[in-house]
Amino acid sequence: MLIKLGYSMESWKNGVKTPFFWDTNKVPHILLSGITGGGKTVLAQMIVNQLLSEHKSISICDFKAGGDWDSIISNYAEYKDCDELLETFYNSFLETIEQRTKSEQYLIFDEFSSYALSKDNKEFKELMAKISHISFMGRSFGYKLFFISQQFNSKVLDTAIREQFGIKMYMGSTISTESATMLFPNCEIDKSIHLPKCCGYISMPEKEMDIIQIPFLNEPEKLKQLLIAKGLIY
Ligand SMILES: Nc1ncnc2c1ncn2[C@@H]1O[C@H](COP(=O)(O)OP(=O)(O)OP(=O)(O)O)[C@@H](O)[C@H]1O
Repeated sequence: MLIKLGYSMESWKNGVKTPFFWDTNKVPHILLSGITGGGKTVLAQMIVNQLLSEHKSISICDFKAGGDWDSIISNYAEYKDCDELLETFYNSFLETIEQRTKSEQYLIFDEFSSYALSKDNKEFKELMAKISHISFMGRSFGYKLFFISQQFNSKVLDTAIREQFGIKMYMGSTISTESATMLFPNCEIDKSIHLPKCCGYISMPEKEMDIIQIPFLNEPEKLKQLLIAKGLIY
């Protein structure tokens, strides 16, 4: 499926509006990071809106239980209940592998880093084994991961797993050196450039890192209502 993520900021300025697409068949996994208030949730909801329009099978985990994702679909869990939903998603993945079939399934996980860091050593290793398994083999079996967090440092996702996430985004202007190194290694970010609201950085396979601009919504709170309405007929 082709999902519109936003537009090249440069092209928008020039009135051409070149879109960035997430081609989920080619790039199964995506990381969305950024500062508080940078627009991660609004962008993630725009993405989920497109998935719901196409009746894709999705599961949503929201570790912070902030009310951004509840009441939309039944495959939803928050805080500690994320364990069970993740387990269900993983078991379905294992079954698909066993049957050597393909099934298009999306796991949207908000505040993944806080969730991972809430685990003790043993649980953390088990969690990483599952995430690693899905991230490496998900492409062949249709399983896609869309992880959202303010930060993805090396403690949370090691380099090998992070590299499986073909699209990496950072919403907001102020990016720490650590985040820049983790998400955009080998790219120079000029931190003296202040990005306007609704903008951020994006890296995609075989493309230079670029600046992305998300459409500004006059009433962003209505987007969740739209998701709830679409979720009802899901
Ligand atoms: N594209 C947009 N159009 C209109 N308003 C936006 C947009 N993006 C962000 N905003 C505004 O900024 C606020 C913060 O955005 P959002 O909740 O998406 O940030 P966030 O990165 O998820 O923050 P946090 O990490 O604190 O959850 C929103 O409530 C909304 O009012």
